[in-house]
Amino acid sequence: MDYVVALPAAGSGKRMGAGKNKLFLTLANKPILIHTLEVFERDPHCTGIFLAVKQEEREYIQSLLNEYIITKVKGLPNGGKERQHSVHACLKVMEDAEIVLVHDAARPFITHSVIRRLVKTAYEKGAAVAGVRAKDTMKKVKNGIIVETVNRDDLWSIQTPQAFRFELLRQAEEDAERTGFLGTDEAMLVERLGHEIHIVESSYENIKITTKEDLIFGEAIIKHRQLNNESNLTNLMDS
Ligand SMILES: Nc1ccn([C@@H]2O[C@H](COP(=O)(O)OP(=O)(O)OP(=O)(O)O)[C@@H](O)[C@H]2O)c(=O)n1
Ligand SMILES: C[C@](O)(CO)[C@H](O)COP(=O)(O)O
Repeated sequence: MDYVVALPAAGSGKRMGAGKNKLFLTLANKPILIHTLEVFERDPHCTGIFLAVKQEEREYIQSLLNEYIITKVKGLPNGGKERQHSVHACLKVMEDAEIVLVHDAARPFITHSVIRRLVKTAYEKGAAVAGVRAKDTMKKVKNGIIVETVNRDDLWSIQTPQAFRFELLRQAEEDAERTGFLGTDEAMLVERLGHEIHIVESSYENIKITTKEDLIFGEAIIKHRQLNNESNLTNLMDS
């Protein structure tokens, strides 16, 4: 099942404090942005990538796309002040597609298997988001005092990708823009329309690179995956 993807990449990485867009930092000697782009470049079901960028970073990003031979980028619109505006900019330049995925460029460890399940669910039900079950004990706190322990069984940490029928997301985005509503993910915009959104269980490895420690986790995930690949190859050769 085919899809197009909107990748917001126009953030400033304030919490990373690197003094530049965190997506240009490297993991295993490759820019984070390229790790993410390669997932979609290598997925035969992805028919187009729409990347929201900062005007002043466009030239550098274009040079990275050439260097790493990323061929599926069909639009490089200017991003906006907030993440939601950057996603909206992608939708505006997007060709009609049945299914659109929105994915943070800052989540380089997403897998084809999770993408596949999201796209299938969005085809069948209209809207699906990646998430993982909350692992910690969750409490509601006001003014530094615990007011309630929340039942963890009902709580999920929501990630991207988030997959939608194109028309549904466009309607939700337009409604949010018209009313000045700002959400931290696309699901919030679709929830406002009263549409059901399905959860696809993802992986704890699908982290968003946000603060400095995430670079350590990121390097560890890459090493772990490399070791796994090597042992899978050894198993294949042994069998
Ligand atoms: N105006 C914005 C803000 C964010 N993003 C993108 O949205 C994703 C998730 O945002 P976040 O992790 O918050 O990135 P930053 O905004 O860069 O980080 P910070 O909030 O720490 O400044 C990132 O891929 C980021 O580049 C964007 O395209 N446009
Ligand atoms: C969309 C998102 O990745 C879901 O977890 C997240 O809300 C975006 O994070 P931000 O830091 O609020 O931009």
